[in-house]
Amino acid sequence: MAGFAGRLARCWYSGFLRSPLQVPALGLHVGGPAMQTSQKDFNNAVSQLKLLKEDPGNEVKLKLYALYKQATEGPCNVPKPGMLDFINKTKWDAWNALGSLSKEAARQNYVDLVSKLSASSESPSPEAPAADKKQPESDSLVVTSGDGITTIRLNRPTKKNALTTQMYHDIIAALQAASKDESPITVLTGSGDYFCSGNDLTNFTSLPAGGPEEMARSSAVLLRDFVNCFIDFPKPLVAVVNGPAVGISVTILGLFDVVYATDRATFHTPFSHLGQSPEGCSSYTFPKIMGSSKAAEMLLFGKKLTAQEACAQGLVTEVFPDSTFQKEVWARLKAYSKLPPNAMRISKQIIRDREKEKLHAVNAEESNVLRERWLSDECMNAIASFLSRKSKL
Ligand SMILES: CCCCC/C=C/C(=O)SCCNC(=O)CCNC(=O)[C@H](O)C(C)(C)COP(=O)(O)OP(=O)(O)OC[C@H]1O[C@@H](n2cnc3c(N)ncnc32)[C@H](O)[C@@H]1OP(=O)(O)O
Repeated sequence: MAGFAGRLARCWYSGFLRSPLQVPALGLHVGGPAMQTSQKDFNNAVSQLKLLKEDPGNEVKLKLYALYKQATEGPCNVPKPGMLDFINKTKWDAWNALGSLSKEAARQNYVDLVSKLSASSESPSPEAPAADKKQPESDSLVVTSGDGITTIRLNRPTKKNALTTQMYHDIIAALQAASKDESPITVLTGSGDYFCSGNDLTNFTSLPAGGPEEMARSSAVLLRDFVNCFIDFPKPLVAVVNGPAVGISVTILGLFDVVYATDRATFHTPFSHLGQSPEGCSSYTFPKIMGSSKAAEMLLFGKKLTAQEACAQGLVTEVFPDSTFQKEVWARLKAYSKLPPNAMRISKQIIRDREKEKLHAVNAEESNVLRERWLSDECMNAIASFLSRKSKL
């Protein structure tokens, strides 16, 4: 795993797994023979955890961390980390939530959990779709070309195609390449049941050396560069919305030429819930597309639209039944890709050029406002809450 995604994974692993795996289980007060057995089981479980074939996910790792601390040190006895220290605060919350659970009970729970994980990693669930298992996390973006269409596919189905920092960079590179390639049409779509769940909220957990301010500054630059690519994209750009869309994956739709959606799709911009503010030029495009009060209901109050509602309000071009979505949409796009490419480009240019300057100004302003928002208590609390699994949209 490379780049930011790699750093992030290391950050979570070092946060949640280093203690249970690498710190020797010292300091346990071993009493009678029954407790010695428990101590031995616990040590075995600590070793067994290293052999797991699959990452158990952050929620489980957090549980393991808390139980390990409780089993080895007893009830949480360290000061609560500051609000900006997301990872340590989340870990502290998990440990503290165990209250006065005895060390023995914590050891037992830890052993039970590891043994459950070991059993399930040996016999994979027969219901799990084979395709999910084949998809390595590092292939988070897949770009293919054929039949006159370049397709940029978000490919993190297990995370609902949430956008990592690396993916923003990869999408920018893919759009730049697609703007110069042979295909007359470019498509953005997703793998699995979601189109995209928006910004990966764990992007905010790996603080750079410059602290939260540097994190906010660099994220604002990345956001501006990312959205600029959609503003400037010179060819027909089509979104094939294969499922629910959240956050930035909804706002950028206002910059696409055509948006096709399955009837399973929903469109959700929960910026206020997250202590954030609109991006992707949506503060300008949404009121223009759907009128100011419908836009306000989405952007201020986070109203989630069905595909039909989004179509009625002009954000979506056409909705298809999920059962025939892929077949109908790709057949139509293949036919469109045979139209004269220069005529399509020039028509797009006439439409877009009138707006370009305005869109760039809006993008710059939205990115600056978000830079401030990301440092606000409202935003920090919302992200910490999602990361500690206290809230979901
Ligand atoms: C630098 C540019 C910044 C641009 C600014 C952009 C802003 C935005 O995009 S704001 C929107 C941010 N997105 C969210 O707040 C969505 C958060 N996710 C959810 O609320 C839910 O996951 C869901 C409603 C999208 C799906 O719920 P459900 O069907 O119950 O599935 P799970 O929650 O179990 O999700 C499976 C798996 O995926 C992880 N995940 C999903 N979305 C995100 C995300 N946005 N960020 C990080 N991780 C996400 C989720 O945590 C689960 O992971 P595991 O627990 O490890 O299995």
